[in-house]
Amino acid sequence: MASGTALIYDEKMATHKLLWSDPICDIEVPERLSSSYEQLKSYHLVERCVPVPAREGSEEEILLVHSLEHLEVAKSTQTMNEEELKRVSENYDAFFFHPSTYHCARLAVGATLQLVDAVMSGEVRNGMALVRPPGHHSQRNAANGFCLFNNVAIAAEYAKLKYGLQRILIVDWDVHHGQGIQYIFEEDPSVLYFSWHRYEHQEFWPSLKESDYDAVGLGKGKGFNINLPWNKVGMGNSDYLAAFFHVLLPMAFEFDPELVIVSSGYDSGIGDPEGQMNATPEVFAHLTHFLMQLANGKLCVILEGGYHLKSLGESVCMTVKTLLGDPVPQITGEMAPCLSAVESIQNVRAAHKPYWKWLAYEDTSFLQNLSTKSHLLKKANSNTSTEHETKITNNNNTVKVERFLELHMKNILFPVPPIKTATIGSEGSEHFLSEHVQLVKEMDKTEIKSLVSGFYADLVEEDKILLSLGSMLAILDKILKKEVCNGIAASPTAALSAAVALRHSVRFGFQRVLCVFVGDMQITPNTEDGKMLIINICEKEQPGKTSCKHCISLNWKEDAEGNDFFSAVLGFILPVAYSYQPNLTVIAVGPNRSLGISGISLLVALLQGLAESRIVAVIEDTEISLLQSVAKALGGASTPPFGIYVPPTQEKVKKIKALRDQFQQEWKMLQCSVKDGI
Ligand SMILES: NCCCNCCCCCS
Ligand SMILES: [Zn+2]
Repeated sequence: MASGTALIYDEKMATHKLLWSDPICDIEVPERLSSSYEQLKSYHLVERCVPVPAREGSEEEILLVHSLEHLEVAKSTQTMNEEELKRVSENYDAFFFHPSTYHCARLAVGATLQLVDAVMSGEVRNGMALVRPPGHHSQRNAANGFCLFNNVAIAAEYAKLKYGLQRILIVDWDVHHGQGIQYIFEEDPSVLYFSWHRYEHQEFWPSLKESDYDAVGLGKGKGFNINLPWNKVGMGNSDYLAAFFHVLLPMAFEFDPELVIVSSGYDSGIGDPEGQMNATPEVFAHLTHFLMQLANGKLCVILEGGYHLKSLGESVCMTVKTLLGDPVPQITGEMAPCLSAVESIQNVRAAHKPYWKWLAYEDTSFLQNLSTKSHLLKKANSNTSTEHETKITNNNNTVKVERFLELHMKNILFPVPPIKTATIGSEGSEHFLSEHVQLVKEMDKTEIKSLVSGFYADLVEEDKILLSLGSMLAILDKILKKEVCNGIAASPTAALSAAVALRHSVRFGFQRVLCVFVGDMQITPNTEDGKMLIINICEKEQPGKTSCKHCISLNWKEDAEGNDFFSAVLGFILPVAYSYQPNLTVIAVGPNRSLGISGISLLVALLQGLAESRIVAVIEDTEISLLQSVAKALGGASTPPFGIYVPPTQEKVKKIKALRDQFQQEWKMLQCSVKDGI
C-alpha cells in the first residue's frame, strides 16, 4: 500500500504579481504562497511530507486543454513592458500579466502533474501542490479570474492519457464556480466535476446562468457536472458537511473514481473577502478525510483561491495534517444547515435524479407546481432568521478575523497521540497489527470485577468474559486518557462489552458517547440522559422496541451482491453522528450482523471524522477477517475496499426517508429537502 504525503512548493511561483493598480486583482498576491508554506513549517508539517520538486509543464501538456493561440499569447508576454502587459491583460475578465507570469503558470502546471505522477506511481499515497497562478477559471482560449492555464483540467487529461484512467473525480471547494473546468469536461463522462460556489441567484461573479444547479452536463456528459449554488453568504461548516453527505459523497461513491483531484480554493473559508462565508479551517480536514476514502486514497489537492492570508494558511495546514493521517479535529458550530443551503441541496438532487441510481427513488414532487418552488425561493429570501447570523463577514476587519482564528485554532490543534491504535495481543492478532499499534497489558481480574461489579456483576460469571472485558477496558482507558487515538478488542459478547464501554466512558466523564452497534444488541443501556446515542443496525425490527432520539434502530440487511450500505451511512448515520458531535465513538459488531465486511469498514473509516478520531471497536471474536479489516481501517494503513457498489432498493430508500422524517427535527444534519409549508 502506498504511504506518505507529497508537498510540492517552489518559491519561484511567488514572482508573478500585479504591477499596476487594479482593485479586482490586487488580492491575488505572492504572499498567498509564501505565508501558506511558512504556516506549514510553523506546524512542523513540511518535514513530515515527502518533498517533490515542481517542474515546468511542457507546451504539449498545456495543449491538452488550451489552444495554440492561447499558449502563444501567454508566451509572448514574457518580453513585454508594463504598458503592453496591461493592454493584453485587459482582453480578459479579471487577469493580470507580469513578465514572469508565463513561467510561473508553466511551473503551476508542472507542479500539478508532478503530484499526479507521485500519486499514480505509488511513490506517495496523496499530496498537495501549492501553486499560483490558480487555474479553475481559465478556458481553452482565455485567461480568466486570476487563472492562465487550467492546472486541474490539464492534470485530468494528463492522467487519462498517461495512466489510462476512465473515471476521475474533480472536487472544487473554492467559493467561485470553476466554469473553466465545467466547459472543458461538460461532455466528458469520464470526468465528474463537482463545484459549490457563491451564486446569489446569478448576482455573484462570474454571474453565469450555467453555474446554476440545472447545468448537469451535455450529451454523454449529462449527470457528470454537478453545480451546488450558494444563494446566500454566511454559509458555514454544517452547510458544507450537508452538501457532502446529501450530494457529493453519494455521487462520488457511485461513480467510484480511480483518482480524486481537488481544486482546493480556501476563499470558501471564514474571513475571505471574496467568499464572505463562515466555515472555519477545520472543516477542510473533514472534507479531505471524506475524499481520502475514495480511489484507494489516491488524492491530489491543488491550490486555487484563498485571499485572507491567515484563514488560507490555517486551512492549508488542516488539509495537509489530514492528508498525513492525523486525527480529524472536532468540527465546531451548530450542526444545522440553513434553509437556503437545504433548498440548493434539494434542487441539485432533483436535477440529477435522471442520471444517478442512488437518486432513482428521490421524491421530486415539490418541483411539480413551480409556484411552490418560487414560493420557497421567496421564503428562503424572506426568513433571514433561519439563516446563519453573518458573524464575521464585512472583511475590512481582517485583523479581527486574525484574532478570532488565533483563538479558534488553539482549541482545534491538539497533540497528536504517538500511537494510533491499541489492541490486546489476542491469539492470531499479530497478522493484522500494523507498525503503529501498541499492545496493551491486560487488567487483572480483581480490578475488572470491581469495575464491572457496579452494573453487570450478575452477567459476568465466566472467566472468559471477565478477561475480555478486562482487555477492552485496558484499551478503552488509553483512549479515554488520550494516550492512543483508537483501539480494537475481540469479545465473546460484543453487546456486553459495548454496554460496559459506554457506561465506563460516561463515568470517566465523557458527555456524549456514540455507539454504532451492528447485529443483535441484546443489552441496551438506558440513554435518556443524552450522554449516549445508540444506532443499532440490525436485520429485523426488535419486538416492542421503537426508536427514540437517543436509541435508533435501523433495519438493514445488506444486499448479497455487494455493498448497498452507502445511502444509509452517508444519508443517515453520518448526519445523525455529526449532529450529535460525540467525544467518543464505540463501534461494536455482535451476532447475526446484517452487514458485510466492506460496509462495516466503510462505516469505521468514515466515523473517524468524529470525536477527534477516537474510536473503540469491539468485534465478536469469531470474526477474524472482520477484525483484520477493521484494524486496518483504524490504523489508517489503507482505505478498505468497499466491494461492489449496489444501489439501494426503493424499499430501503423509503426506510431511510422515513427515519429522516422522524428525526430531522432532532438531528438537523439529516435535512436535505425543504418541507412545503415550514
Ligand atoms: N467584479 C469582478 C470580480 C472578479 N473576481 C474574480 C475572482 C477570481 C477568484 C479566483 S479563485
Ligand atoms: Zn475562488
